[in-house]
Amino acid sequence: LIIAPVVQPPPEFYTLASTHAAMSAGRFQGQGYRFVRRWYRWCWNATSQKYRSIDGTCNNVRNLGAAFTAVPRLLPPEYADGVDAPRQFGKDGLPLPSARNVSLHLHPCEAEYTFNSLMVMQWGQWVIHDLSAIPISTGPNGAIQCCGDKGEAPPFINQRNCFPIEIPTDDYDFNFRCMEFVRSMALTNEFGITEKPRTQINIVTSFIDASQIYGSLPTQERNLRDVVNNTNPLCILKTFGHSALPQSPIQNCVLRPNTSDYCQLAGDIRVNEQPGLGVMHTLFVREHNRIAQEFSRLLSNASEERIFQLTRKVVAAYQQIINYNEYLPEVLGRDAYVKKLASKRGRTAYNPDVDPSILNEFSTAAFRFGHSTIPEALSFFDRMTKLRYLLHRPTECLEHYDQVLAGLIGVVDKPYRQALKKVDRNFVHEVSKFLFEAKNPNRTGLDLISLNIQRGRDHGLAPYVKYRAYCGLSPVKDFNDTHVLGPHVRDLQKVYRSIDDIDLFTGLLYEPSVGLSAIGPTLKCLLGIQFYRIKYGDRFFFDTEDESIGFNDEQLEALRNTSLAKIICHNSALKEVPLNVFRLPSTNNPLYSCEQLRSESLDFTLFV
Ligand code: HEM
Ligand SMILES: [Ca+2]
Repeated sequence: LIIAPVVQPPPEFYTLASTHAAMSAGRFQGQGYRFVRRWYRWCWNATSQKYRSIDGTCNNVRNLGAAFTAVPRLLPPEYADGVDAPRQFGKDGLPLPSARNVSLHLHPCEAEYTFNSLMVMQWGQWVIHDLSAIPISTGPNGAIQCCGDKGEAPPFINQRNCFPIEIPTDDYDFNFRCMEFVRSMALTNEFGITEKPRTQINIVTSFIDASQIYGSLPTQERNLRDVVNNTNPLCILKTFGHSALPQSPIQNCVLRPNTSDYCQLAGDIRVNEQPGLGVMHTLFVREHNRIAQEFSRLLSNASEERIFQLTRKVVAAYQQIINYNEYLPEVLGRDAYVKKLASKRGRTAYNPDVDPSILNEFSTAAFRFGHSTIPEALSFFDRMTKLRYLLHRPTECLEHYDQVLAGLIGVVDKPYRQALKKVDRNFVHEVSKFLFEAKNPNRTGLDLISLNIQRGRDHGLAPYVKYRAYCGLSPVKDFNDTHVLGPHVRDLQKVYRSIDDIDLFTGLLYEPSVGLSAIGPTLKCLLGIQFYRIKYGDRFFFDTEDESIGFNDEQLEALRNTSLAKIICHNSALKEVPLNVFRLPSTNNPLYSCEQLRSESLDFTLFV
């Protein structure tokens, strides 16, 4: 696409100039990179596209939902100065409680469990990495440091890039008073001046299009494909020793220097964060290569490119089918709305007026609900290992692929079989005290809950009560309103001075679950809106009415017959799995032999 001169087009025409810099290291840390708002031309060639573009451009004719675009909002931001400074004052004009205070006093770790498997947690993280990655600011030398060298709060904080978290003096979990927090990168104009109001950027495609497998930039996709003579990309994705993820040229992910650990390469740079996530990446790279080989056999005269795109289309369809038909019903419940949102029959009518972009509220608060389901440990057949020892240690995934996979779906002996934690205000200490502890020189960790709350304030997200109102739900009366905010509502008063100050993330997790769902009503409303938008606003949704870019009826039926259980059987050494891998095995969800499930494989001849 050609970048047109920036004039003053209406905001929905805006899209960003893409860059590679922000992808290069760590948590999207480039070298003083700036995102400048530019205006892409209207997408004239949309109707001639047969396959999705890698960066999501031209899916929507205004390029909404493409990678490197501005993150829109449901409600206007509430920055302290109206345009840029983080939300940091309460209704009474006094400072809000520190994010760490909220975490420490309002998010304990009293776990209750469900009958779901850990796969619900894992799929959540897997799918969000398809949808959203919001980069943080960088300085001329790369990473920015906001706290002093000894973990002390600096005397002056420049809030353009920094918003460190104050650790209260009575907080004995940390022996320092300042938790690192760099603000999310802001869109700037051509002169480097931050746009007002401050706007964040999503560097991956908003669609469920398997961008965490194939990348969100053409250069990324090229690096992930096997090549002949350094030039011709094949239909196969690169692997290490046939079935593991390839090695990344950048080896900065490892927390355990001087070991055999190596950083894995995938379409999303967060792949090395924990072994369960690495296992999902490995699973789908194996599935891609399995399907590509079948297509190559059947279509011996077809080009490598055609086979690659056909395979990518099938793998992306799998992501949508599993997400809408298997995962979402477990989280949202099985009511009429969720049944309609699922795509078990019929076709989806694309609506170009639906904006498929990932919403700020969704990625910065709502979909982080999954952090409450993170377990204390992962199981490896005959042992449990605490999460703090598994973060950023990719070899755990490489060497224990089948074990970790079996643990995620509960196909391990009883003592090691784990149920999913309930979605509620509780979090394990592994993420609220010990997050990435080994990366920190004085071996003290971060607190993911504080980061989530601070991130919401960084982005100027309006407080919880406004979203409750947006969703048309009854208002919260006061700090005794157990009906709206559950049995622990009174605790909120220990930290917040007004119900109008409650941060969105915290409010969503205090609401008791509704009906058959695992979550509260405002959270359900926000997730429902987002998953509606990325279904009806995706021109390439797998069961689109437009057969020229989708599938015919026979192909659709075959695709819908697939399940995550079958994909696991095809690509692992597991012998038995339950049909619904999002629930623990039980008499209602008995084990089936993988041999049998493999025999129900996709009929590839339908696609050629
Ligand atoms: C062991 C598992 C996980 C770890 C260690 C982890 C860690 C993190 C970290 C460190 C961040 C960045 C926080 C910030 O500075 O703002 C983050 C972002 C996020 N996480 Fe997780 N996470 C995990 C699992 C999950 C799960 C299960 C979900 C949802 C079901 C989830 C949803 C999100 C979302 C939506 C974001 C924001 C992404 C963006 O737009 O940039 N995470 N996570
Ligand atoms: Ca995507």
